[in-house]
Amino acid sequence: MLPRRDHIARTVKNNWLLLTCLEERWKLIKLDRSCVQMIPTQHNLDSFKYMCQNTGSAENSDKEPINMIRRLGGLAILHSYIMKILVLLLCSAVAVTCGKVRQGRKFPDEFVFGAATASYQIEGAWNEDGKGENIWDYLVHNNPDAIADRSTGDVACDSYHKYKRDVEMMRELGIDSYRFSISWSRILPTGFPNQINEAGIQYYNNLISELLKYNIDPIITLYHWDLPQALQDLGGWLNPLIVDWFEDYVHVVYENFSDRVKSFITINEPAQVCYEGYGVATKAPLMNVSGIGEYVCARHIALAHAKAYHLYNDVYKPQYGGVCGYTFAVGSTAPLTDSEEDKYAVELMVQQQWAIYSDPVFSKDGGFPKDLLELVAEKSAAQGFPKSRLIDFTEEEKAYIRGTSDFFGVNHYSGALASFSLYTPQAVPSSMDDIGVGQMVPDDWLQSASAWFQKMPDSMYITLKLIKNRYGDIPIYITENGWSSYGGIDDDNRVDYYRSALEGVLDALDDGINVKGYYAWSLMDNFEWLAGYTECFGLYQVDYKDPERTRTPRKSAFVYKHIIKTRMVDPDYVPETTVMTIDEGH
Ligand SMILES: C[C@H]1O[C@@H](Oc2ccc([N+](=O)[O-])cc2)[C@H](O)[C@@H](O)[C@H]1O
Repeated sequence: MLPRRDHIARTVKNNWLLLTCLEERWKLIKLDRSCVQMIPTQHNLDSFKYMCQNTGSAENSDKEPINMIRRLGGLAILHSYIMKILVLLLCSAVAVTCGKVRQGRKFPDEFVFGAATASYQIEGAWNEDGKGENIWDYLVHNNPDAIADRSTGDVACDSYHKYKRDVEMMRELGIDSYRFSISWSRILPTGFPNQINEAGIQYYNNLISELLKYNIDPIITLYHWDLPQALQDLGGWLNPLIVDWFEDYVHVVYENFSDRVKSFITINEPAQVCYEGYGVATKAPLMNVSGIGEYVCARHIALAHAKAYHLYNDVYKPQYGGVCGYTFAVGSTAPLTDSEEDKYAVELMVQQQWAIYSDPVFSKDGGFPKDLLELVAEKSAAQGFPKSRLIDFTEEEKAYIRGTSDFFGVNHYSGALASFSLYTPQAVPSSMDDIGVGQMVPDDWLQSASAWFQKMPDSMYITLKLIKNRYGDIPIYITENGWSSYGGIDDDNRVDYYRSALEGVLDALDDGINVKGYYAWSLMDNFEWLAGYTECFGLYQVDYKDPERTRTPRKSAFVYKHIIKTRMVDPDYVPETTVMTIDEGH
């Protein structure tokens, strides 16, 4: 018999190690998998339980730790001081052993370490050398109050001129790969290929050459939110023709760069494009067509992605090799309580937040998530819409979209606890109203500089597990992960965040989850969308007051470099210098 559930609360209060030993099925997994990787607290219990219930491997085959835990559980219940001491000694021995195992864990040789940026956030040169206007240029110039500090990306980090320094920073860090995005309107000023801006093509050629010169593998994001304004004037992602416009654009990119670039990501975070751009209006083009716009966009973006994938797969892959994938923002949603309702609330939240975009590509049957389809259809009918606001793909479209990604790209930052009981009235119609779920974040999750971002314990591991549980054994790249601060060089919270996240990746690797690489967000501070320059995500600090945009490495840069070099996460490593150098071979 396993220890009773009511031991959890008592032992949490008394001793986390004892709790680890006493916990039920999922806790056995923790011990077996990586000893005491996931240290339980009262606030993350629900996440742990959720993980357990989703693993399907809760009945651990390793009898030894189970027996040990049962014995310890029994001893604790006796409340004998002697027994307690024995238990503590035993558990300490386990912890020491486990500690050794943890510290000894290494990332595989082929695991890719990188850093990521995006064109509008770093390039600047917004109207130089023939670049056309995009929706972020338009937004910051026409609606300055929408940006927290009324700033713009007109100059940003000036990477258009300072890309050699950027590559030098990558060499200092020792990263294997750099993820950057192409500015659509820099190479196609009108959005269409009737006019190709050779200066724009040259800029990316220069950057790619500089990367390759130092054996840094380029990975191109084809679309990171900076749609040409001329296409937005025609409806942007709400116009079904965007599927062809996108294909025409990526054709130019593939044609110019795929001889040297072997990895492409079609779209960065479709949810942020659709839900935030056309639903709740928190990203350009700030169009609030809640409950309708995001669903229209969701159809078009899946088809556009699939078309871009097919073009690469059919024409360029046979010639050059390489891979083409799709990146999603995935938060680690866990149930507020253990109830079946809250577990279902999590599933609906997952469907609304990211599976609506990823299921069409990665699920067995393709198409939008079934529950969401039903809920939107019911709500639409009740609201007097003659048809559902979310129309599933035809069978032909489903087949066209399904399987169109060589990997699952995940941008992960944080998470929340979900419940129907937390639902608060939303706009009607809206996708949040459609699912009727709300979420909360416990007070003791560390708050970052970004309102939306708190440090959820073990969120990286939970997220990777969510993806594996949903889609099976697919290759996963963590295409963004990082912490936001208000600035400063001694960024201890960022250091802690990176270490925890990368420990989570090691946990996932131990579990057999197929994680292939990790890209820190971000190489340097940059223009953080509506937050302007008020939030800093960089391994390098950028001095925006300095016309040179001097970049200075933060403590986290030294720690990340050490992780890459040793391929291990050493919690005790303290950088001895503040001067960055380039190691031999970089
Ligand atoms: C900081 C980076 O955020 C990325 O986008 C998001 C936005 C929101 C969430 N979320 O979980 O709520 C995750 C990722 C974006 O791709 C990048 O450009 C940065 O801004």
